[in-house]
Amino acid sequence: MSAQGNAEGIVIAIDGPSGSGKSSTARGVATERGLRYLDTGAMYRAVTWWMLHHEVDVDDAAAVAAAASRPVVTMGTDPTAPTVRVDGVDVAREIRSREVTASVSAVSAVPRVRERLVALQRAVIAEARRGAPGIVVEGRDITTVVAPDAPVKLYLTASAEARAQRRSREVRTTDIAATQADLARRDLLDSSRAASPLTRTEDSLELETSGLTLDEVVAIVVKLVDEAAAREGSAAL
Ligand SMILES: Nc1ncnc2c1ncn2[C@@H]1O[C@H](COP(=O)(O)OP(=O)(O)OP(=O)(O)O)[C@@H](O)[C@H]1O
Ligand SMILES: Nc1ccn([C@H]2C[C@H](O)[C@@H](COP(=O)(O)O)O2)c(=O)n1
Repeated sequence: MSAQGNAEGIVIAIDGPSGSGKSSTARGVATERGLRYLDTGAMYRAVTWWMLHHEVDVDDAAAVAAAASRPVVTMGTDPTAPTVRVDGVDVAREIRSREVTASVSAVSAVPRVRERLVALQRAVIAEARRGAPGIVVEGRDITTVVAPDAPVKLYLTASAEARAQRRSREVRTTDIAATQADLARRDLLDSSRAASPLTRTEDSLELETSGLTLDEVVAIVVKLVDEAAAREGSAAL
């Protein structure tokens, strides 16, 4: 129980383009402040993996919609060891494959998929707010659709070059141009789709991180979280 009695946990909503640092920042902040962590991109990847695994044509929106209620996605929200399971199978590694990455934008553009996952994300958030000081949630529609009333709403960005450099380092490729092209392709699809496109709301704080280290970004966000928690009377951090 917090010093504020029955106060609910805080929600920190983070959106931004691919490779802007959402996952690393969200995990770092959640770890520092004892919050839960939810990677919603991993959920769309998990459903995409399931569709591919069950030979659903991911370019056929009607076929994806018809199968959308079948995969059972379960997320573990410990920021030091997050997990993602589909139908009880740990797919943490599989969802990062080239094949899943190439198809995830098509699957996540299907409204039926989004309805299901947004409902699940809200349930995870509600649970975290009851049982913990709160949760950091990151994705593409967290500030706009999933948790528009969150007291901390951030839009993380970095230049296309910085994002490509970072992602190339992560996946150990020297073909930075190809990485940049892949990020640009996904950003275009994710921000131009009809259903919940990636957009920055007016009340989100934009944090341009190209010239900042990850530790510096985490420190900035932790400060914002502490200020919001004090303002909101949220459960003690
Ligand atoms: N401020 C930073 N400075 C340097 N590297 C960073 C910074 N933030 C993140 N990174 C690195 O950039 C890479 C991409 O970061 P991350 O996966 O967190 O981005 P993301 O926005 O969640 O990407 P995606 O949307 O594709 O999942 C990782 O290797 C991460 O360690
Ligand atoms: N809230 C979300 C989160 C993710 N997506 C889609 C769009 C992304 O290209 C894909 C994978 O996300 P990533 O692992 O790169 O963060 O999932 C979405 O539509 N909404």
